[in-house]
Amino acid sequence: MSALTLAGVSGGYRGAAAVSAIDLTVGRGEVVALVGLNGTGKTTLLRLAFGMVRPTAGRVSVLGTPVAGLPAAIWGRVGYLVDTPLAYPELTVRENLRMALSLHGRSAARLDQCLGRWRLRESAGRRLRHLSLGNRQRVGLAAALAHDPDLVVLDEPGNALDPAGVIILRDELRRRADAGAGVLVSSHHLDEVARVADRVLVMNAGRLVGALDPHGAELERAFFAMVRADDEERVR
Ligand SMILES: Nc1ncnc2c1ncn2[C@@H]1O[C@H](COP(=O)(O)OP(=O)(O)OP(=O)(O)O)[C@@H](O)[C@H]1O
Repeated sequence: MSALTLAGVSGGYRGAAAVSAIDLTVGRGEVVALVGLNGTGKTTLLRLAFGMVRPTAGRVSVLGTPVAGLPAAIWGRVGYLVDTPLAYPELTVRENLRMALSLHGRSAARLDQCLGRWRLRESAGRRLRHLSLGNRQRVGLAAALAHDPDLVVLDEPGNALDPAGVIILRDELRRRADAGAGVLVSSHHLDEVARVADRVLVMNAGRLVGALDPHGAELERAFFAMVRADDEERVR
């Protein structure tokens, strides 16, 4: 059973399809990265996966169950950060993480472990709104992953993180995948995704146009060649 499957999914905004005919499977135990230029539809694809934008065509299943009417028990096995983080500015870091755990039916016993993993112990008592952007992003990611989800979907998770945060993120994604979760992340940073992804999918003009070998040489060159070839194909 896959962690996430999109079959023939299209959708967008105000009747215009921002994303078309997406076939995508994220297996258990793998990290899949979605890369593409600004405005190519990465965020929209992730929104479509969870019904935040309603698909005009196609089917989505999450952990083997159709996403429409997904039972709470399955939602509880999903961790995502797309658009707004599951975090409140007026609460402290500790309170935010305790709430994220409790919303997913987990005890606060792992709160300390979570603060430690994300190196947030020193800021545990501070209100979120007083933290730097990068530390707020750490809290958002920690909240999304605190309950050890079986499906992880993150939009540009490396945004605003410092190099230490990027390393923690990478380790946490790998840890989830090694524990059998499926992980889907969008990113602009090819070198960053190459370090963590098992597969790199390229998006252009609202469609998936190919895959890159994350361990291949000249990833950047291969990426631009793929995008250019697709652009040329489309104007023909
Ligand atoms: N809320 C919205 N309402 C209308 N159009 C939108 C909305 N969000 C995105 N779009 C449009 O949909 C298209 C795809 O945008 P999307 O944000 O999915 O791209 P992206 O690949 O995530 O871009 P970026 O890398 O810049 O974050 C763009 O043309 C964008 O202008």
